[in-house]
Amino acid sequence: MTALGLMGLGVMGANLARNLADHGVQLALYDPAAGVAQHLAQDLGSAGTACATPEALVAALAAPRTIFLLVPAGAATDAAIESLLPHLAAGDVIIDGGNAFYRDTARRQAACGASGVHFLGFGVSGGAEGARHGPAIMAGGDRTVLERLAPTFAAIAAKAPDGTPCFARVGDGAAGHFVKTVHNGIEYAHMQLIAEAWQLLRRLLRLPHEEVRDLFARWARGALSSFLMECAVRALDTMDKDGTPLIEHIVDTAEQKGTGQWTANAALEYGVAAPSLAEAVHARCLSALKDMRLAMEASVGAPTMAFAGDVKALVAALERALLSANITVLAQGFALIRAVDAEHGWGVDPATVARTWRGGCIIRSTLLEPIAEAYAAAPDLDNLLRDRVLWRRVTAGDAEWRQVVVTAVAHGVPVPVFSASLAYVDGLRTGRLWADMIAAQRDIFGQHGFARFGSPGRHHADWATLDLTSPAGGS
Ligand SMILES: NC(=O)C1=CN([C@@H]2O[C@H](COP(=O)(O)OP(=O)(O)OC[C@H]3O[C@@H](n4cnc5c(N)ncnc54)[C@H](OP(=O)(O)O)[C@@H]3O)[C@@H](O)[C@H]2O)C=CC1
Ligand SMILES: O=C(CO)[C@H](O)[C@H](O)COP(=O)(O)O
Repeated sequence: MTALGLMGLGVMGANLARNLADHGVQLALYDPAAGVAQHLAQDLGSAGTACATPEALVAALAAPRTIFLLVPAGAATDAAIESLLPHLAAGDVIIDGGNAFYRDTARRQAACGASGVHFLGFGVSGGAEGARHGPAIMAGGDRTVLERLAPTFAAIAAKAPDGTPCFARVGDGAAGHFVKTVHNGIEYAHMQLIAEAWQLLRRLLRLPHEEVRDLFARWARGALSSFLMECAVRALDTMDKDGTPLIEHIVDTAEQKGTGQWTANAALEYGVAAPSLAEAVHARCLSALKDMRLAMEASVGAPTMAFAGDVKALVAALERALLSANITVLAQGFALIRAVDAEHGWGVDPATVARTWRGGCIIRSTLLEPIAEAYAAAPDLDNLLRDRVLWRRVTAGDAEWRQVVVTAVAHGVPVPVFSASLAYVDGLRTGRLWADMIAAQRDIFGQHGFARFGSPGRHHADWATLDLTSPAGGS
């Protein structure tokens, strides 16, 4: 196996180092914090060598060198690259394993390329546990370089249920980091759906904690089986020191580091409808307004939340609705990947992405297998909801999904991702939407023109005038 330099030995770097060492990779280690590299090297025994400076890290490796960065995205990544570049030679490789913004990756590829240094962007998912025992890795960049490195990374990656490593070159250029960004956008929406279900079960239906815990555990073993569902069960299983559920002590504000927002920004920039992914970001922003929410509730009151309907029926509906909404979120994520890939020409194969997400990553679930099959059978599929198998699974819970959204809205419980996802599906399956009225208004106030059935080209109308001061309010 190739010897590797690891730079940035925090949560991800240290755990990946242990994983790599387990697979026989000799490591040179560097971290700016005093003692961190030495401490880890001691733990790794003969597999790790601590280096005091970036220059020493480079010197510890044989050419062509490969250095894997696990540092915070943004300025820290630029600083790490700048500290390495003067010591590297043509043919060396820098891999950025952080959650980088894909345009930064493209810029860094160009800058490193000027010195003949290859720069690869790896989307790494799985958190601390994944890094230690098997992450999913979405690699982007030069095919030849990646072919050389693939055995090492395939060895440390998670294995899908069929034993395939969850490591793949997903495309050229910045494809790896873009695919990871969308992975995180999907992660936000799937997490939000679970949180909305939790809110309905616990705070609308007022089910006891243990009952919700058992329900989530049952869901986690069935069609909703996913890593995030398992996380939710773990969250409900954990008690505080006083024996009460820890979740009841956690402040209801969700932080975010930016990848969800990048996903929503990309959807807006490229004109891709991804309302569930955007709403999940908005939901976190709204959650952060804790003081304002408390003040508003104190002054105007929270919506009434008493539920007098059939609890059992709503619980069953929620399970079906979660499955339908989860698939819809994935459909939006894949549509976004396809659209942005088409612009950049990275050559992303959606089936490969789906296969890579089957294990190790945060959004791994049993849904990825049928998605991979759908794209393998029809690589040009323009939307996953057009696959018959997936469409049947989405619409099997159609009535239940509506019941969940209607009930939530009627009781004043916000379910932004359940409702945005349903509106997306309803919009997609409606041949004639409301946009005729938008087109008319645009032409009236801005002479922007409109398309007309049966008559090609742009049209303008001699719109009616209006006198709202007249009793009839007409023209
Ligand atoms: N944590 C997670 O679950 C996941 C994180 N990621 C991504 O992986 C990357 C690393 O994350 P994580 O391990 O959690 O972050 P941590 O903050 O735990 O670790 C980052 C490490 O990088 C070091 N560092 C900072 N600047 C430099 C530099 N110029 N040169 C070398 N090392 C430097 C830091 O040192 P110091 O503390 O002294 O500044 C720190 O030890 C991030 O981009 C993150 O978004 C991806 C998937 C999952
Ligand atoms: O990349 C990840 C998982 O895939 C990281 O855990 C990331 O930090 C999650 O995003 P955020 O902090 O914004 O919730």
